[in-house]
Amino acid sequence: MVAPPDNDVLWARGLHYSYNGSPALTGVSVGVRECEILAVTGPRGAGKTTLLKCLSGQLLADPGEVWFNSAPVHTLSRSARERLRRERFGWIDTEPHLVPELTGWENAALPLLARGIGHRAAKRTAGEWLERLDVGDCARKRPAALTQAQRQRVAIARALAGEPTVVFADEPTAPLHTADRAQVLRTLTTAARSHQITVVLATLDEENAALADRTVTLVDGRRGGAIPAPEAPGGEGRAACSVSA
Ligand SMILES: Nc1ncnc2c1ncn2[C@@H]1O[C@H](COP(=O)(O)OP(=O)(O)OP(=O)(O)O)[C@@H](O)[C@H]1O
Repeated sequence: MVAPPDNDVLWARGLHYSYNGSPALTGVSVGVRECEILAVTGPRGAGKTTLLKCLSGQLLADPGEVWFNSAPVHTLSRSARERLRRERFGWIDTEPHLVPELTGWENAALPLLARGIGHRAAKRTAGEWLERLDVGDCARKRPAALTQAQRQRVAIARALAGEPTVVFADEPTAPLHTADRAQVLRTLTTAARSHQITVVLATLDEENAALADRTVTLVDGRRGGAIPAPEAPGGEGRAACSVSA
């Protein structure tokens, strides 16, 4: 096995994945650098979600290799992959999928509580993340009392609260009104940059991709070209990250 480059936090080679014999990925290779925001674009059905699931260890490519911090993920047992996801990765889905019976802070604290962090510390950390994401006033409210944009911000707080190494965001702003989209995504990227969290963002939206450092395009389960994204307005960018690619 050839080891991945040192500055790639995630590295995948030759990923193939099929659903019941229908290919979704056919030989995708990609490196994700430490602290970067990588956009994965491509038309509907191109394989974006499947790629994120393979990179995050939810799906096992067959064949294909995924490495995290220079250690192989594809050879780990199911329980070791689950632990990796719980401890080092965050996931933001297209829909917020909050637990309806829990308040905003309880939802945001779930990854911390799952890791055995004490109730008081988990509540404090979750509350800080809700404040950072401009939904501090949602801490005591249940999801039914929140707008969709507020719910998605709580879901983003949940993904970031455990300060994961990598957050995977699968079209996180798709269900939001146009006015909320850029704002929610900018909040996510700003928070990730300030905490040195790498983001892999699947998106159909070119405006979203413009907030990334780099874009890779999938077409029919294969890589298209890779282009550097233009510098985001407002001073965001690689300079904000302590580790260079
Ligand atoms: N659970 C599944 N069962 C069967 N086929 C699937 C499943 N999930 C995805 N596919 C198929 O695999 C291919 C890639 O799907 P995937 O969701 O990864 O693409 P995508 O680029 O994320 O699409 P979208 O932008 O619509 O979310 C598509 O042809 C899709 O229909």
